[in-house]
Amino acid sequence: MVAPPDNAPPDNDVLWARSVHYSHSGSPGLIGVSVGVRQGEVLALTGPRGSGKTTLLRCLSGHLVPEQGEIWFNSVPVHTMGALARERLRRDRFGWIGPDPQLLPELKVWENAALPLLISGASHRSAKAAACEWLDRLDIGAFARKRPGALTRAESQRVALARALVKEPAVVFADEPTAPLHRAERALLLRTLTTAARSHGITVLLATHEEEGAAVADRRVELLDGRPAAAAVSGATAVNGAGGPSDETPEGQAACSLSA
Ligand SMILES: Nc1ncnc2c1ncn2[C@@H]1O[C@H](COP(=O)(O)OP(=O)(O)OP(=O)(O)O)[C@@H](O)[C@H]1O
Repeated sequence: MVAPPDNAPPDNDVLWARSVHYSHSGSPGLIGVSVGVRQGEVLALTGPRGSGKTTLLRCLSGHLVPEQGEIWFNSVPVHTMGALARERLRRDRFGWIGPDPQLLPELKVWENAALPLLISGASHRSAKAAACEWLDRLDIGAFARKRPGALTRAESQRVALARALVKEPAVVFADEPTAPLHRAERALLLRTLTTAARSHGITVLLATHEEEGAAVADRRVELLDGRPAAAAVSGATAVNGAGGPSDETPEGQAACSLSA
């Protein structure tokens, strides 16, 4: 049997990044960040505003190409992919929800939720069925035929969540999805997101600067000024056994750690 190369990512990390550097027009956004995420894990990326959470999500999801470092998805290198291949990867395997629902006002709620399927060429009937199923699961099925203008902010954000989940992606990237919501709504959206993801084996990367966001995660990693601040396993909620995700990378680092 041929041994894997020393620099190969661990088999059981759905996403794996090593020594990622990214700068925005010369000002550093990420400075040598490494992270591994297990399949089905809910990982919170925490840190104050401007610490690099969004930049890391955008690198991991293939929106941005790191200037240095590696990004792997299911053992496939993302950092060497061309723009079209990254776009296809995002469309086919990833979902995204940000702080703003960004619903199209002229479409009905179910059409907004079904958009990723419709764009991928799914039939109208199957896209509608899948979208309505997700809207029902997220307790907003009653709004399916309404326009986004008739919805509250919290309801709109649930539609955005349905849109992120409708293709049952491998990974959902959630960038401060509760930012526009009140406290009770925030807790509900986070619970909805994590319950839906766990029941479908979907990995979630949740960028948040709120403690309640980090509390629903299996594990959190913290950024500060674009660098890793700390890594922590949150209590007893680790999904992959008592110690949580803990495989060793070839360098002997814990695969779940965030390190420079
Ligand atoms: N498009 C951009 N152009 C220039 N600088 C940027 C850009 N996007 C982010 N930055 C800078 O990069 C750093 C990291 O920003 P990033 O948005 O990734 O942090 P964040 O932790 O997600 O913050 P927030 O919680 O405010 O979204 C910050 O200093 C920010 O000002």
